[in-house]
Amino acid sequence: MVKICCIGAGYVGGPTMAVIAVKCPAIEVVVVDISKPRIDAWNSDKLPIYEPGLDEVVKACRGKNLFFSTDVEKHVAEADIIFVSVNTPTKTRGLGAGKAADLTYWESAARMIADVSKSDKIVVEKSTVPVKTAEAIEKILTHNSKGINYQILSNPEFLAEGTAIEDLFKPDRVLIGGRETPEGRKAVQALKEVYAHWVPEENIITTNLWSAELSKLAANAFLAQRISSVNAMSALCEATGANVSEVSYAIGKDSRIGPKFLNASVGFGGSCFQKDILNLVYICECNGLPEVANYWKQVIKINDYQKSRFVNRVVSSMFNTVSGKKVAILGFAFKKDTGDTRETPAIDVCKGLLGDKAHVSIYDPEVTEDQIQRDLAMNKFDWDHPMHLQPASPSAIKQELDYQKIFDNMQKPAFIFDGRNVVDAEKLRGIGFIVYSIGKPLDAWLKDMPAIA
Ligand SMILES: NC(=O)c1ccc[n+]([C@@H]2O[C@H](COP(=O)([O-])OP(=O)(O)OC[C@H]3O[C@@H](n4cnc5c(N)ncnc54)[C@H](O)[C@@H]3O)[C@@H](O)[C@H]2O)c1
Ligand SMILES: O=c1ccn([C@@H]2O[C@H](COP(=O)(O)OP(=O)(O)O[C@H]3O[C@H](CO)[C@@H](O)[C@H](O)[C@H]3O)[C@@H](O)[C@H]2O)c(=O)[nH]1
Repeated sequence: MVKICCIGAGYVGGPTMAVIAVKCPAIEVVVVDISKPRIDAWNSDKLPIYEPGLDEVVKACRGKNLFFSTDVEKHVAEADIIFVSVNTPTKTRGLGAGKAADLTYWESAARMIADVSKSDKIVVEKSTVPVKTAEAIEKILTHNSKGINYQILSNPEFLAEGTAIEDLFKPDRVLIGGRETPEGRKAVQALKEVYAHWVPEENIITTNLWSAELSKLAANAFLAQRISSVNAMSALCEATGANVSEVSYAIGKDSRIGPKFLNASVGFGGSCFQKDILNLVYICECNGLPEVANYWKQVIKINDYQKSRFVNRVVSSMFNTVSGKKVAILGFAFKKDTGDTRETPAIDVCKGLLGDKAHVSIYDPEVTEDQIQRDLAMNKFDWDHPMHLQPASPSAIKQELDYQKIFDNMQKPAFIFDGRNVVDAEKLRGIGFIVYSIGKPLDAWLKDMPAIA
């Protein structure tokens, strides 16, 4: 029986391994983590993360061929294939602080593999890492190898949170990079066989190591760049009376552009886009490519601009001050169908409003109050280190909002600011609200307010 061990039981390690286990009953999969509360939660009825469909997949194979354990060394020693899916956050201090990926957790995992291994291993980079990381990992492993043969593969993960199970069941592609040697090709083939249990062969792409590592950063940079492009257009739409949804639809009909990832928003969030672009920028700078670095930096700049533009719009609409005003924030996670708050634009919006002394009440059915308090107290980039445990799986409370009742109870004029273009603006205007929708023609009230900073 092939044995797989995954180091890191997070948003990637947990769902990815659960899907491998459910699709490959003949493979034993053990997910290990240094965080005992996380492993306890994976072994309980209340999983540590919320993902539609995840409970069912875990229940179908946990205790059969899927296990969660804190006994990291034992399971690493026994495994044939080791996935490393630990955090690779942005460095908070030292060389490259605020940009470079912090490989502390990766390095300590690699050293531990070298310490405990007694048989040949395939080590798979599942975490998103800077291009050329495999070379560093190879050095750590081979310098401590005791005659053991290690093959390093890059197998970046492309799942999006909120649709992780769907994405894992039907990935657009699986990417495997390896050394172009006979041993390297054999290792690539072994991992390919795991995925071939459910992914059509033509969707499994194999490349050299560096192409695979770089493709992950490139994919996130391209996706985020689309959002920043449409968000930049949303500002121009508001200034001109164009409607960003109509513009997105019209340009997305061009098959060369395509319709996805063109929704204007208050800005992209999540643990990946900003971190990976900053990492890309740093790599470009280190390779003497300042023009390329500056090009990608702009994607983050527009995202920051969009978040502050939203806050400025709220404040300027309400007579240039929200001091003492009660503002309800509906939704705090970085997107729907997740409880993950890492880099959520809601943090910037709330901090912006709190900075102007607003009284902010925040509600998200998937996020605990405790988590929100911690997020608003935390420094930039501190959120993605293992000490910071993510919220427990929430009780999925569903609520229907009665906007008429809300309106009746509000001070007038009553405002709604929609950072996701999800409300029915016309209906709400019918009730009497002044509604701001990103990138849409402005209400007369908003037009008359001073230009946003
Ligand atoms: N979240 C996503 O949607 C997503 C998607 C694709 C790729 N990625 C990448 O995957 C990696 C993991 O992301 P995540 O969101 O799952 O992070 P996460 O914080 O949810 O999980 C990482 C886990 O690794 C554990 N860990 C850290 N060091 C360890 C060690 N030495 N030994 C054992 N366990 C250790 C932590 O305790 C934590 O539980 C990152 O590189 C990220 O960029 C994330
Ligand atoms: O048209 C869009 C699409 C997304 N977003 C926002 O962009 C952010 C990221 O969304 P999404 O990409 O769906 O979720 P992630 O879980 O961050 O997934 C991204 O990051 C992962 C981690 O690297 C990759 O694996 C995925 O392929 C990549 O989509 C969220 O705040 C969304 O609200 C928009 O504002 N407009």
